[in-house]
Amino acid sequence: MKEELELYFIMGSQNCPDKDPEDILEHALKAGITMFQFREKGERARVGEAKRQLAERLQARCRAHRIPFIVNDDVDLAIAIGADGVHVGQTDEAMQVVKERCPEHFIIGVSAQNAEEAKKAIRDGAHYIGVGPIAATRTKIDAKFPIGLTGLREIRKQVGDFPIVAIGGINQKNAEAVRQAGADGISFISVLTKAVNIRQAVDELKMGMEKMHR
Ligand SMILES: Cc1ncc(COP(=O)(O)OP(=O)(O)O)c(N)n1
Ligand SMILES: Cc1nc(C(=O)O)sc1CCOP(=O)(O)O
Ligand SMILES: [Mg+2]
Repeated sequence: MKEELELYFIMGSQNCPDKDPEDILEHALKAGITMFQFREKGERARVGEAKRQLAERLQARCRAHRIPFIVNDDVDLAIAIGADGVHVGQTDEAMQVVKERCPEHFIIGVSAQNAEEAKKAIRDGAHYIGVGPIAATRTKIDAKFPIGLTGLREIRKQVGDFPIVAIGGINQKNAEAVRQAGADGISFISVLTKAVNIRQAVDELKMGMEKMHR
């Protein structure tokens, strides 16, 4: 699980209104992302059949590169298209229901902003926790106040060796510090959807992750 979390790219069409999401994902996959989350959500997001069709196109790209395809929030969609997993937050579908409904092999990710939420997610059977926001972000309008590296370190201390991916305001400048503070992986949206050169951006993020000697 930890290897898959290393470079975890998240995207929906609302994150790249002037670009083709399939094209961005293909570049990101070729550059070496290790996991992908389909997060089609917000004002300009696709819904219904258009959302499902986009999900299936992006899923096919991930399959071709043997990269896990995770669906954000929408457990029905994840099950319907045979995704590799789902990611749910504190106010999304309850973990007990998610566990009951999803196939055994599903990867289940849960968001946590503090050690209590993290420990509960682990007790409930999460496979990884998404910890954040680490820094300020403009990508998620309802993001909470950043927990910083201090918040991340505290959660790491409390959850032992459990897989953590950090999220929120992560970029080439802070990736190394985030890794040092205890994240097994980093997840990111705008650093790739807004990148002029996706390969270069992924290379730089990867370098930050590899510098680490914990
Ligand atoms: C890897 C990862 N971590 C956290 C989140 C945030 O989930 P949530 O709090 O449910 O917010 P939304 O993304 O649904 O707006 C995530 N998506 N992925
Ligand atoms: C989807 C999401 N979840 C967050 C959380 O804190 O739970 S922050 C966030 C947005 C991450 O986008 P960017 O990499 O552009 O900052
Ligand atoms: Mg959610």
